[in-house]
Amino acid sequence: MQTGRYLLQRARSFKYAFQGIIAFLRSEPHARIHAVATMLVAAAGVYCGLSANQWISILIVTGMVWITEMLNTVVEKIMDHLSPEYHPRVKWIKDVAAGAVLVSALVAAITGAVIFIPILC
Ligand SMILES: Nc1ncnc2c1ncn2[C@@H]1O[C@H](COP(=O)(O)OP(=O)(O)OP(=O)(O)O)[C@@H](O)[C@H]1O
Repeated sequence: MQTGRYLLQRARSFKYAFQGIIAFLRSEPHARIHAVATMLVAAAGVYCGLSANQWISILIVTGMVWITEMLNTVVEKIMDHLSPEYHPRVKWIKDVAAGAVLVSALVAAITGAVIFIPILC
């Protein structure tokens, strides 16, 4: 009985997490751009016949970009809710969160270049 309730609760948590991903994709134009970019990179990876290690690298950096973008969006929404007026501390928080996205995007771009440029050139 306890196990059944535990599994039901876990299934609900998965459902809420999937609802979160759908909400992110629906409400954020950035998310749709990431989705298109992810599909293009996956198609290029299949076309170029990447090795397992190359796929793992692409998966890790792609996941990093998605995760930082989602958390940055969450930070923005929290701050807009808690403090809609201009505040230097809010600027610091939002800028640092945006910086995390930039770091992950740069790492992803460099990784993509290291993998794809030798294959395509
Ligand atoms: N309440 C605020 N107080 C101080 N600075 C703010 C505030 N809101 C936004 N900013 C500044 O504006 C920048 C952009 O914030 P915003 O929330 O519009 O993010 P965005 O990335 O442009 O959002 P979106 O995802 O809607 O494109 C922040 O990085 C910060 O420098």
